[in-house]
Amino acid sequence: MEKILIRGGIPLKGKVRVSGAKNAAVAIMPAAILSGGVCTIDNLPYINDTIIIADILKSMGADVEFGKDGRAVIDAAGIHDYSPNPEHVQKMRASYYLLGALLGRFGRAEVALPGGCNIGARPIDQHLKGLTALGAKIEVEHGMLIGRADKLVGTEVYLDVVSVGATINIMLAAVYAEGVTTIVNAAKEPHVVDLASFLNNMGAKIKGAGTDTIRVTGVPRLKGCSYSIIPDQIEAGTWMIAAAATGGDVVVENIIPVHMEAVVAKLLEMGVKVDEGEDSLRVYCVGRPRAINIKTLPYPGFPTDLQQPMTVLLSTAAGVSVITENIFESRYKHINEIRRMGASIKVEDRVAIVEGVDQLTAAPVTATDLRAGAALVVAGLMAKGVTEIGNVKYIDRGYEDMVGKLIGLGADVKRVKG
Ligand SMILES: CC(=O)N[C@H]1[C@@H](OP(=O)(O)OP(=O)(O)OC[C@H]2O[C@@H](n3ccc(=O)[nH]c3=O)[C@H](O)[C@@H]2O)O[C@H](CO)[C@@H](O)[C@@H]1O
Ligand SMILES: C=C(OP(=O)(O)O)C(=O)O
Repeated sequence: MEKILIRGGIPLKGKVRVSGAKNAAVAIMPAAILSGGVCTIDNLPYINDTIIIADILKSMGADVEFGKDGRAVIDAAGIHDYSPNPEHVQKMRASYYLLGALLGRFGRAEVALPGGCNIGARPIDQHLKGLTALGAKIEVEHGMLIGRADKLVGTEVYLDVVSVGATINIMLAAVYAEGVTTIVNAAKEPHVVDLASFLNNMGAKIKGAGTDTIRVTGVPRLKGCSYSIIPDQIEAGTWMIAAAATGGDVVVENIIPVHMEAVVAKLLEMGVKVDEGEDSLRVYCVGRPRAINIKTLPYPGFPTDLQQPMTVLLSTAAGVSVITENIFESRYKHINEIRRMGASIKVEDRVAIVEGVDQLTAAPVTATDLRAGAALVVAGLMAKGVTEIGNVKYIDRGYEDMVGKLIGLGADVKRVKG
């Protein structure tokens, strides 16, 4: 098992290019199953989650070329297997999109219940409610979701909770359903919009993505297309937070500034400076950031995926910050680790009260999930001494070349065999 070693205390300086969005990529790659032609997808991050999806699609009979250049060419014509290997499927959350896509195209799917970050119970009742409303029958047997649909017919689906995954899964199944599917109380995240754009490029008729009501009018077939996915809002936010946390000066390139509004607003509130370019943001810091309060919310609110690195930044801000994690009930596992580095944080249920200390000090710590891993990298960059981060497999799930990009910004960091 590899580890990341970081000697902290060096302000990050320079430019960093953000990769394509993981959470768009992991929806768009399975969506290619719905196409009758060849899909060429660019700006894909070459990370463990996308590599696993490419392998799953191949094992089901698709022809897939995917490499470090960020391009995948997917021809799903040859898919003959509706039952992807459970071992692969359980390695990630987004494998549940195979259910919607396979039901949409073939009316059959046998997909293991998903894995993904252990940050709460993460039920999938809203996915099942939506797919069932469209006409699918789904049973859970021995840890597998067994789905059948003789015919899918559009209907209105009201989501009881705003769910990215359920919104995407219902869209995937609805593109071939007869008539109109309306998703009410839909998620508005940039990756939901990106998936809708990809499907529309293939000939789907989806309106309203990015609002809370999405309408999908079923079509008889989808063609192949060429598509470039959006930059990763969460990776961008991680670099912005790391720049502020180290008192650095970083230009974060290849971003869509409107996706970053919540993060920019909170950094400005802390006294961090942010200059906006056309597709970049410069983040720099003069003096110690001030404590602030954060509440995570569905987009356009502050993203839960950045709560963990933001907690680390606030651990040395001047004053007391209050963080409320509204999306996932167990997304504070990183706090035990940063307490080992001297952070002073009390957690009561979904609220973390962070009393800013002068400085973190290095310690051996372990990533418990993907964004906990990113948070510990930020902590290591801030801390006095050499921080050793274990379980880097979580970071590899979602960040492309994290260590290379850090070195490019002047950090003293390396990966070593554990
Ligand atoms: C692969 C991917 O895109 N992952 C993202 C996706 O996860 P994911 O799609 O799992 O998150 P959801 O938006 O579905 O979850 C939001 C909330 O709804 C609850 N819920 C969800 C579905 C359901 O059927 N029933 C239910 O109760 C969840 O437990 C959670 O409390 O959105 C999250 C919220 O922005 C992000 O943190 C994850 O990075
Ligand atoms: C929670 C995340 O991933 P997943 O939903 O794939 O577990 C994440 O990207 O922060």
